[in-house]
Amino acid sequence: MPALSTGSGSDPGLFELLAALPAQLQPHVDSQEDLTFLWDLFGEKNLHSLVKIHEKLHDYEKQSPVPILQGAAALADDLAEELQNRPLSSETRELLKLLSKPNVKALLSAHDTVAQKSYDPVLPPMPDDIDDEEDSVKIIRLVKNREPLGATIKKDEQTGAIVVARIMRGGAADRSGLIHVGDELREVNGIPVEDKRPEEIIQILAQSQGAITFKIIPSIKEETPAKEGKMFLKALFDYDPYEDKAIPCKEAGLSFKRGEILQIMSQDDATWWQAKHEGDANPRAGLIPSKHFQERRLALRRPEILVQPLKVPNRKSSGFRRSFRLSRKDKKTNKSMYECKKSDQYDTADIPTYEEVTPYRRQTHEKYRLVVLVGPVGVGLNELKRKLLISDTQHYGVTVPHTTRPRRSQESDGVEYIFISKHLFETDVQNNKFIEYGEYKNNYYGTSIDSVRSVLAKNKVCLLDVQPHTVKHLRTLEFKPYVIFIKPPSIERLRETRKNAKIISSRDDQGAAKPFTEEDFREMIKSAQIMENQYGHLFDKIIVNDDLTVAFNELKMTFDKLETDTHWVPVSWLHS
Ligand SMILES: Nc1ncnc2c1ncn2[C@@H]1O[C@H](COP(=O)(O)OP(=O)(O)OP(=O)(O)O)[C@@H](O)[C@H]1O
Repeated sequence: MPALSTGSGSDPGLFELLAALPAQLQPHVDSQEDLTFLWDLFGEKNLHSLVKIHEKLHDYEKQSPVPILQGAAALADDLAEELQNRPLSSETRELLKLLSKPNVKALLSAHDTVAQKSYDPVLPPMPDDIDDEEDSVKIIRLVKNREPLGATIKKDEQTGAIVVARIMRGGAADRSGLIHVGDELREVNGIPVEDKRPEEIIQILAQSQGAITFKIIPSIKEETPAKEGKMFLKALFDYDPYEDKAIPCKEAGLSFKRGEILQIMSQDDATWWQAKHEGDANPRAGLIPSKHFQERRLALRRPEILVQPLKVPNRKSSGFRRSFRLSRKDKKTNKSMYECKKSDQYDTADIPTYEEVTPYRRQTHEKYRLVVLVGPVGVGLNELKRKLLISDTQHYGVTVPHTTRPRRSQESDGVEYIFISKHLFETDVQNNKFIEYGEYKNNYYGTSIDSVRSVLAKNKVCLLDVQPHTVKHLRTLEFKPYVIFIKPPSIERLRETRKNAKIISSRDDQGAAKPFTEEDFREMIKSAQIMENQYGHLFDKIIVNDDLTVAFNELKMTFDKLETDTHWVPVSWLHS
């Protein structure tokens, strides 16, 4: 259908256009009656006038006129007064008559209102004789669609009154701006609620559709202006409100998965915060347990975690990596003991709840982020690392480990190893210079923090594989580590893909490579599960090493994105 607006106020074609419309619509109209109606409608003079007015206004709007003055009515009054005191000519009389007409006065007043942009209605003044004791009742009408109201209620312990306990940020009640925390609820849709339990009232609300009328006594408490919405937290645990016995209202809860980013909308309540998923267009927030509350109940639920130090991995029992893979250039260096610092033990601060994060994108002049690879023994960390190194030797680098064993004739200091004395090694251990260290056949081996720095200083991406509990020590502003967990596929896929692969047997003191056994596969899967349960909150990315080429491509893509995309990192890395 052609548009009615012709763009020019006095377009002679307009009437023709309106007149032509019924004929154009004829093929779509079945009955003669309807057609006659259309003829009458489009031939109607008033319609033509309306369209003309619309066009005129449209043209006028395009000129964006601005008012010259905001007090035209007062000016007209002043003028009338001035004129009264002058000799009255016929023109003056006519002007005075015009200015005194109610419709002209109303027009000038409307002009002033628009010019001053003061559209709010003027409320009558408050009466002087208000009884302080009398409750001022507010009647609120909200039109409710399918979305929940976004408010929770409770019974005041002392007064027994039903009061609004919290307003969910961005929810229907919040957006209305009419209901506030502390407001006392008297009636819902004319039903008194004083003698009702909160659950019964929720039932009434849930069943109401369309307009709901509330009678409330507003709370006198001033609400503090909201400054929320600026804080982002990374969830370090999975949460399902329907499985949470403590949440005051399951429907109001927000479920989330470990690793997801939450935008915190309110921390007014010490136990239940309000949050939404980052980037979610829906403005309504949901309830999540506060950090403090979650920490407390996790501590109560898992006391064993707090008292038991993390066991030093023993391949036989847990399947954790036996070696910490220093240099595979020397296959015989298969260090059988793994040492960890006292601080590696699990401490109370480690209860994973939330971590405050902020977006970060690496600038071209900045050093590359340290890439930390973790995974169970034999999963293929070295294979993937090797492929990456070969793919671009200029771009990727690995650390050179320290050792106290004597240098062999074919080795050069600083290439296979950095050779140092036992005494110096022990001093360095004391001074926390090692990320990891171990002992094998009376010799120490270790990866120093400085060896990571030296790779990064060459403007290379440093690939480091460590025991998962070491990761937390690396999470610093300096290294901004990106942690990738390499996970084994199912046991069936392991059997298929590792048919011809070999692993350096932990049971063989000679460190000879042998085909994988069923036990190796089972241990690999079991230790991957333990790692994921215990350290999953530290992983930025999980890659399943099923088909080697697929896993390698995924790894490569992750690296490319890491260098160019924005990622969420702990705030402390940027603001400390
Ligand atoms: N996706 C894969 N498909 C088939 N074989 C694989 C795959 N990934 C790794 N392998 C093979 O599995 C064996 C063990 O891999 P690799 O040495 O990289 O494991 P690792 O995790 O570094 O082990 P370790 O803990 O003993 O250092 C190697 O022979 C390797 O080629």
